[in-house]
Amino acid sequence: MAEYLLEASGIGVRFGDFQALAGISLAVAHRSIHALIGPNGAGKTTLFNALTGVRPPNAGRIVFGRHDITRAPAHRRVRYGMARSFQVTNLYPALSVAENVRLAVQARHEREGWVFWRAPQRRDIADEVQAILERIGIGERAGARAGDLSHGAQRSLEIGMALAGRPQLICLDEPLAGMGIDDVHRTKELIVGLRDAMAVLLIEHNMSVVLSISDRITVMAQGAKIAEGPPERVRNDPAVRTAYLGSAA
Ligand SMILES: Nc1ncnc2c1ncn2[C@@H]1O[C@H](COP(=O)(O)OP(=O)(O)OP(=O)(O)O)[C@@H](O)[C@H]1O
Repeated sequence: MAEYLLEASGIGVRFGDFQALAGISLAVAHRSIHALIGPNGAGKTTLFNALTGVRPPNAGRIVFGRHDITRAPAHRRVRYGMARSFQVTNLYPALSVAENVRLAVQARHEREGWVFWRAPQRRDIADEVQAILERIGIGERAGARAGDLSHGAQRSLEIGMALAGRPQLICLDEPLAGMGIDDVHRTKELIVGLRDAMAVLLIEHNMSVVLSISDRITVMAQGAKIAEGPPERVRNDPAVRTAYLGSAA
């Protein structure tokens, strides 16, 4: 098995005359938590969009597992094992929590191709849905309308829907944004637990959580990578301090 699950090299993205990403490279190891941090406007979301196929890059190459996915549409990346949970909620609010997860589980079965002699039984799907709900800590809310869940529980449900695709890599865009302290703690534990089965790439502004859970951190500023390494190295990097102080000023 190659050391890295995802390898992006020389990624460039332009918006007209504006160079939002200037040849950035990123490698995410299997079963690791890799955080992408940087001041507002650094290009984190733009890089996420390039990696997940929302907006393919103008330059560079992205390899995921054995596949060159640089120009692959988003749905093919999903089939290869990449999942993304969006900053904007992406749920069916009028459906129940369990129904939301069931739709995501069924979508995976459809992608895998249903064949009649191994078509999943209703029971199998129900068991899988329940297992996901328990993993994300909202098993007791299975029958509730998704729209009635707290903000934190909705974010967990989004992660659950991404898990239904059985990804090898899950990309989380600010999973802790807008959460209270209890939800932050629960979601942090959930993310740490994901590493048993997959790699996690996350954009997150909550620095104490990022420093405590990440195996590796990539720091971006103005479309470029300014530092990278384990938390203790990044924390003490002078360029990182300058970038954050500069943006605060
Ligand atoms: N569609 C677009 N058209 C033009 N410029 C864009 C577009 N999307 C992003 N940008 C610009 O690209 C730069 C990087 O934006 P991006 O959203 O990737 O930053 P970010 O690091 O995710 O910031 P934040 O932490 O605030 O979410 C910004 O200067 C932004 O204004």
